[in-house]
Amino acid sequence: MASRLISEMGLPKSIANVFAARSIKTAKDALSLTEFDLMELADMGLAEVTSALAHISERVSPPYQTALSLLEQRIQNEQLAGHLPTGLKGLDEALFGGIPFGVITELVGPAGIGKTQFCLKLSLLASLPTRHGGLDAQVIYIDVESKFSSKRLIEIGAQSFPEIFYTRGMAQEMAGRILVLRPASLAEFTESLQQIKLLLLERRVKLLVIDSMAALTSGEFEHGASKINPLGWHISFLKIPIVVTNQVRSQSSDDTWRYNFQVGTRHRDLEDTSKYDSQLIAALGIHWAHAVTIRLILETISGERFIKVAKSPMSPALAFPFSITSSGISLLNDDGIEVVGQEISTIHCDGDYLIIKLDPQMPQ
Ligand SMILES: Nc1ncnc2c1ncn2[C@@H]1O[C@H](COP(=O)(O)OP(=O)(O)OP(=O)(O)O)[C@@H](O)[C@H]1O
Repeated sequence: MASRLISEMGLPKSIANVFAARSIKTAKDALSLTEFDLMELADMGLAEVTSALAHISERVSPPYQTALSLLEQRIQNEQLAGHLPTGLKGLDEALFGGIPFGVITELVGPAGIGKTQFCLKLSLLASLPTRHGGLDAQVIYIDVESKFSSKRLIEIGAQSFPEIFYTRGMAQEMAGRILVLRPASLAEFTESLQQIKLLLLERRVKLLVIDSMAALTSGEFEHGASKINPLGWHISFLKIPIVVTNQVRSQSSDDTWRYNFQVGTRHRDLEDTSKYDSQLIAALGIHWAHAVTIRLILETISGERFIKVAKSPMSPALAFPFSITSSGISLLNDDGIEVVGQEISTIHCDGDYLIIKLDPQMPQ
C-alpha cells in the first residue's frame, strides 16, 4: 500500500506534477513528511497540503466497513434471500415473512396433525404466480410414504385461489410445477440430490419438501445417526426453502423405534416420565436437531390444534391455533399466544404430552 504511486491516485494534476518534480512519488514518500515539510518542499499552502495528504491516506488505508454499512448489507442479503409466505398471516409475521430461503425448516408433530396438509399448501404457494403472492416456481416434493395427494392439492388450490384455479389450464399448469419424487431409501434420495441440483440449475425450483424425513431415514438409526449429518449438510447448500416433516418417537428397551401418539399404550408409557424422558428425542436425533434452523411444532391441546414456533433465531415463542378445512390449513387467530418456559419443548397430543430433547441447551 505504502509503495502505491501518487500519480495513480487521482490527485489534481497540478499537485501531482509538483510532487513528482520534488521526487515525492509514492504514498510513503508523502506520508513520511510533516505538513510543514511538505509545504516548504512543494511550495504549497496548508489547505492544499492537508487535502492532498488526506486524499493519499484514504487511498492507501485498508478497506473498512462501518457498522451501518454492514447492517444495510445484511438487510439487503436477507431481502435477496427472501421468504416463502405461508399464507398464515400471524405465523408469517412471527417468521418475518414466512419460511426463509437457504435454511431447513422442520415441521414436527404427531401423526394426522396436519404436517402434509401444511406442505401441500406451501407447494401451492410456491407454484402460484407472483401476482397472486406466490413464487411462480417449481417445487420438488420428496414423498416418502406416498401421502402426497394431487386430488387434495387441487381441492386446496380451488378453494383457496378460485380465481386462478378456475382459469382454464391453470390447475394443470400449477400441478405440473410440483415434481414428486418417491425415493425408497436414504441412499436413493442422496443419489437423487445430484438430479435435484441439476433441476435447480435448469428449472426454477424454489421449494424442497421432504415428507417425511423420519420415514426417509427409517432403519438408518440401527447403524447410528451418522448418515443423517451429511444429508443435512448436503441440503443446506440449496439456497431455497427446505421444509421437512418429522415425527416424535421413543426408543423402547428392545431397541426398536416406535412412534408415539400412534400406539394404544402411549399413555401408560408416558406415566413414568423419569424412565422415558431421557429417551424421547425428535426422530433423527440430536445431530439432526442442530441442522434445523426453524422448528414448528404442530400439536393438539383439548381437541384444538396449535402450531408453535419452537425454534427460530429471531422469532418470539408463539403458538397459533389452527384448523384444517377443505381449503387447507388456516389460523384461527393471527395474534398468537405467548409460550413460556418448558412448554416450548413440549409436544401435546390431546391428553398426552412429550417433553422432547430438541436442543441439549434447552431446560428440560
Ligand atoms: N379435505 C379435508 N378437509 C378437512 N380436513 C382435512 C381434509 N383432508 C385432510 N384433513 C385433515 O388433515 C389431517 C391429516 O393431516 P396430515 O395428513 O397432514 O397429517 P400428518 O401430520 O402429515 O400425519 P403423518 O405423520 O401420519 O403423515 C386429517 O386428520 C384431517 O383432520
